[in-house]
Amino acid sequence: MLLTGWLAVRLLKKPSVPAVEEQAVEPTVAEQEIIEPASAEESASLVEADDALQEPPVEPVVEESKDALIEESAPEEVVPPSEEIVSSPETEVAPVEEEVAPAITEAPPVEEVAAPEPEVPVKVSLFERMRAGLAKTQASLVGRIDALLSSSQSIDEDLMEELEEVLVTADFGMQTTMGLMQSLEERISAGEAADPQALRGLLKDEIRQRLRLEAAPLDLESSTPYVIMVVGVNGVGKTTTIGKLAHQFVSQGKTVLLGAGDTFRAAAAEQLTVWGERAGVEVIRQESGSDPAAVAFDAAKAAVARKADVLILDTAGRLHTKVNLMEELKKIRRVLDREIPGAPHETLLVVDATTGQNALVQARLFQEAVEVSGLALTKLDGTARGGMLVAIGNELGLPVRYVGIGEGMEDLRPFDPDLFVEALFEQQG
Ligand SMILES: Nc1nc2c(ncn2[C@@H]2O[C@H](COP(=O)(O)OP(=O)(O)OP(=O)(O)O)[C@@H](O)[C@H]2O)c(=O)[nH]1
Repeated sequence: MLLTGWLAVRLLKKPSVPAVEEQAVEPTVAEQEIIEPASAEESASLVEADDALQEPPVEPVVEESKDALIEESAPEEVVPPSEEIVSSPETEVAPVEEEVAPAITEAPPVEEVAAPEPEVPVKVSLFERMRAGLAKTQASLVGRIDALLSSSQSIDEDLMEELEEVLVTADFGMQTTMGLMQSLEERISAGEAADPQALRGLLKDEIRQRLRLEAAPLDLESSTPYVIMVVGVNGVGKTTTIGKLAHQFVSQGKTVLLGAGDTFRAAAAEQLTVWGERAGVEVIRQESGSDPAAVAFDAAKAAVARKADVLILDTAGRLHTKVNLMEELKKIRRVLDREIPGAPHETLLVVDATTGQNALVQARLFQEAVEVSGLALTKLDGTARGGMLVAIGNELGLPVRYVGIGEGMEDLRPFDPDLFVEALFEQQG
């Protein structure tokens, strides 16, 4: 048995992710005020009618344990300190204030709107684009694997342990690494790898197989309008992803509408509008602070009236820290479903690949709060830990719909496992 002590020790040391407790929340006065007429009377009254259907309220709880969990694993990028950090003594002694105060783990809101850089159209093949986006992961993962295999004389315990370590440090995660190692061992035992070099092909094949299970493109034709609700923590690239998606769908000849459902942060709707203009699509928005469910209602009505093919709805990004905002998201879903039966057809969770395993933790929390149906993994170009792409879909059982490999309009790609693996394992010339 090649999978030995090292892995067993790593497994024992693996930090457990606390289960998220089922918690409900009593709508605060502030929340109820937000729900009141936002702009159009019709939308507000219909949205209010929805509130009446909600379950009886119970005590609100701020989920500090989750926040602590999220903060434990810091992203590679340095986030400036926020004045709204949960550990501030004021926050702890004044939970009521905290209820209406914004958020906890994100960087301070940036009010000025950074207009996207105009993109110089350069014809680059998909493969080249993907390869460039994966350069860091390739160097750290495949570069190390190649060095390891070429310096090994035979397939032995040491080699397998080192291989395992490379996978873990590239953020494949313990569960996925263990699965990969087990499959490799079975194939070695079956005589499929005579020497260390042959392991490269086997590993590539195993990764590809796992990624194929995770790939499932959106079926936009399954409904008109097809509604995509986009969720995720602030700063992960939600707005950028929505802009890129809009651009992509428009270039496929689709009519697209955007809904500015992040009414919490003043600049969010502005930022979305900039992307909307850039992609040439209309943005449905209301004033800052209005009820996001009312925006969802307006956007759904507009999408039906304009016979749009796709409606993409942005949402606020603090859902993992605030139970009331999770409730808000559920309410948006109900409103969408009432206006367009079956909507949202996709609840797309955007996660930032540079946050490594923290992205996995975030995804689990969102998954427990709302019915996430797919993932968009951004900033793969900014990390050497691209193995988490394999881990996240594998461990969550969620399909990876899109990968972000840069800041340009074209740098969000529908996830193609074959292209991904080929680009990753491309031999350096
Ligand atoms: N390198 C790289 N940067 C990206 C990618 N996707 C998004 N970004 C950048 O990430 C930053 C944050 O993106 P936003 O779209 O503003 O993030 P958000 O989640 O909408 O954040 P809020 O607007 O604060 O809610 C921006 O500077 C984007 O250009 C990607 O795939 N690669």
